[in-house]
Order: sequence, then structure tokens, then C-alpha cells
Amino acid sequence: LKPSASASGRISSGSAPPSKPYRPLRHLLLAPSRFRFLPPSFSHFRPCSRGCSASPVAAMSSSSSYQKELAAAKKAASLAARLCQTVQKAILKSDVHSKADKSPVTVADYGSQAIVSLVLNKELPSESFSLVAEEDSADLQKDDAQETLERITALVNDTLSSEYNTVVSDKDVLAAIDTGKSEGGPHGRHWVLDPIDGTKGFLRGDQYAIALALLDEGKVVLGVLACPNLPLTSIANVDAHYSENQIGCLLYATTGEGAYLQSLNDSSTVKINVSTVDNPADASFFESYEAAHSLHDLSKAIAEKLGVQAPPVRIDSQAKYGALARGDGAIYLRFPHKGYREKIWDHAAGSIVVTEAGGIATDAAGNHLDFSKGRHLDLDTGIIVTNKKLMPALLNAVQESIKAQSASHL
Ligand SMILES: Nc1ncnc2c1ncn2[C@@H]1O[C@H](COP(=O)(O)O)[C@@H](OP(=O)(O)O)[C@H]1O
Ligand SMILES: [Mg+2]
Repeated sequence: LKPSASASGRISSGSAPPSKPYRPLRHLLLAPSRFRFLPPSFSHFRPCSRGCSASPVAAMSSSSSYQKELAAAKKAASLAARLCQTVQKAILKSDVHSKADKSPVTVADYGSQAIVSLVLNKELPSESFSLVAEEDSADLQKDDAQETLERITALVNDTLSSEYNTVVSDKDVLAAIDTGKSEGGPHGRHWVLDPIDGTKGFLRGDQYAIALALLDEGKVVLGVLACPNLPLTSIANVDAHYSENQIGCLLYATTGEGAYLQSLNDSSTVKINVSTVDNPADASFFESYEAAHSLHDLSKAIAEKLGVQAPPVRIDSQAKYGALARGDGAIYLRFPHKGYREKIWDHAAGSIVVTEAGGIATDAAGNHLDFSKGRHLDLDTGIIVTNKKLMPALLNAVQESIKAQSASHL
């Protein structure tokens, strides 16, 4: 696998490319935009190389007990993605302000969370509703945030107007954002949302995802990843250039039903599977674009030990899980710096998309990821994802490399 670059979604191999400047399009954030619906085209869905078997399917089996929830989740994530696309095209540096942890957060984070909360409530009115989500409205309640809040409300209304007659107020938006304060846990149903996963990628103009999952009795039973900048065809294709209507993926899975890929712009669907590569020399691996989010040196050592030849493919967000689920690459390595606690919304949707596509996601000790412990994952050292054939050798390489790293730090 070699690096490839798309018009709007950068994929890096090893070294960070120069960042793209943003064009100031503030008016798009202030005035309602007209959404452009791209013509349905499915000709770009081709089976990708390296063992991925994406094939057109008529529809998912209707036997799943989560069909209603899946339809609502797809609608919510797609509408949120539409809002995010509008903002990504229009964003100004001044739209970024800081949370306590200094990570950038934008009107799109809040708008996306409000949309998902409002749409799920609208589509599933009879269900008791619990949402574990990344944002809360505390910063937006401050006096100096009124203009930002009004802009978010306008964006939310503009986005929802294509589907609903309702007009929401600033207060409705704040309330919708704050439904995300649930603690989750092992009992009952909880929606899990990252309204923009890969905020840094989003701000750079690169990959990001709206990641929505449903937990039922502590298990992830449904996941949807809307990846507006992910090409519809494999990113393993070295020389590919993508036009606007070849970009924008909705990946989803429900338990026991397989994983599927749909264009964000039309409804045709393909079933996806992870790569069948079993020789590490033919495998490639994904990792975070941001070195602050994952130890690139440790991944390099693991890849070398395993015999992986290709350079790392660095992209932001759970788009990594999506790309792996359709076989663009065979391995995803994530090793946060010491002390970092992973959040469930960063992995819930991605992990079910991968496992339903035939892959496995575990921590560095080989334990399955446990989403029943509240807002955080309680895990050993890092997260590794691959297909079933490569997992034993990968786990071995991970554990030996971690041991060697600890010994060298003594
Ligand atoms: N120091 C750190 N180590 C590991 N992950 C971190 C981190 N700081 C932030 N993150 C998480 O990494 C996510 C992005 O993952 P990736 O590196 O794969 O793009 C962020 O999601 P958000 O962008 O939603 O905040 C955030 O939750
Ligand atoms: Mg995230």
C-alpha cells in the first residue's frame, strides 16, 4: 500500500504534508446554504484489490432486530455529515475555540451533536433515550457565545429543513446537545456519539467521521460511520484522483448482519469485508495522523518485527476503521501516550463496522474492547485491529515490541 491523496481528504504516508489554507467563506455560515444533491452514480463501486470483497447487495436482511434504529442512525449521521461538510468548506480560524483540554472544537461539533440528538428523538419517539456524546453546552451558554449559538441554530435549521418542517430554537439546540451527558454503562440501551471524530483532520481539511453507535446491555449492536471525505473506492489505489461525487462514505453494521458501504450521496449499497491478506509482507497499516494521539515509533517497531514492508498510512478519525473494514489496509495500530484514557465514542461505531466485516479489534493484551464501563474504555496499553489470520502474529509482535520498549526505558 502506498500513499494516495484525494482532493479533499489527505492521506499521508510517514511524513506530514504541508497544510492547506482555508478560504474565508464566512457568508456560508451565516446564510442558509442550498444543499446540492449529487447525481446517483454507482459505477465507481468496484471490488478493491488486496482481498477486499465489496459486492452490490439489494438490501440488508430484514431479520435484524435493530432495523428501525439503523435507519434512524443512518439518517442522523448523514444529516450531521451534511452540516459538517457545509462548515468544513466555510470554516474560518475564528470559528475555533478551545475546550479545557485545548482540543479544537467548532460550530460543527455542536451542530452535528444537536442534529443527531434531534433526529434520533424524532425518528424513535417511543424509546427511552440515553446518549453518551463528546460535547456539552457549557461553553455555548456563556454570554460571549451567543453569536456562535445563533450560527449553530441557523445551520441546524438549514440542514434539517430538507427533511423536517420543524424549526428549532437556540434553547432546543442547547437541550439537544446536553442529552449527550449520559454515563452509559452495562444496562439498557445507550447511543454513543462522536459528532466529529478527527476534529484536527476536520480543521486541516482532511479525514473526519461522524461516529454513531448503539449499546445494548453493554455490547455494541449497531454502528454508523459517516466519512464525508473518504473516497468511495479503496484508498490503497496509489494514483487515484477523486472527483467530488467519488468521495463521501456511509459505513454501517448491525450485530450479526455484516458491514455495508453506501455513498453519502445515494442509496446503493455494497457489503464489505476486511482484507484476506495473511502474509505480513503484503499488509499495510493505518495509524493516527497526529503523533500526539499514537506512538508512531512503537507502531514502526511492531511493523518491522511483523515484516510489514509498506510505510504507515496516516489518516485521522475512525475513517481508519472504515477503510480497514473494506480491505484498503489490513492493520490499525493505536498506542496513546501514557496516561491517556480512550473514550467509547472514539471506537464504538468503528469497532462493530470492522468486526461485522470479519475483523477483530482488541487491546494490546488481546482482550476484546469492553464498552460497558461508562464513558471510557478500560484497556491495556493500546488498540489493535486486523483480520483473523493476521491477529495471532500481530499480537505477538505487539507484545514483544512493548516489552522491548519498556526494557529500553529501564
Ligand atoms: N493524547 C491523545 N491520545 C490519544 N487519543 C487522543 C489524544 N487526544 C485526543 N485523542 C483522541 O483522538 C481522537 C482522534 O483520533 P485519530 O488520531 O485517530 O484521528 C480524538 O477525537 P476527536 O477529534 O473527536 O476529539 C480524541 O478523542
Ligand atoms: Mg473522537
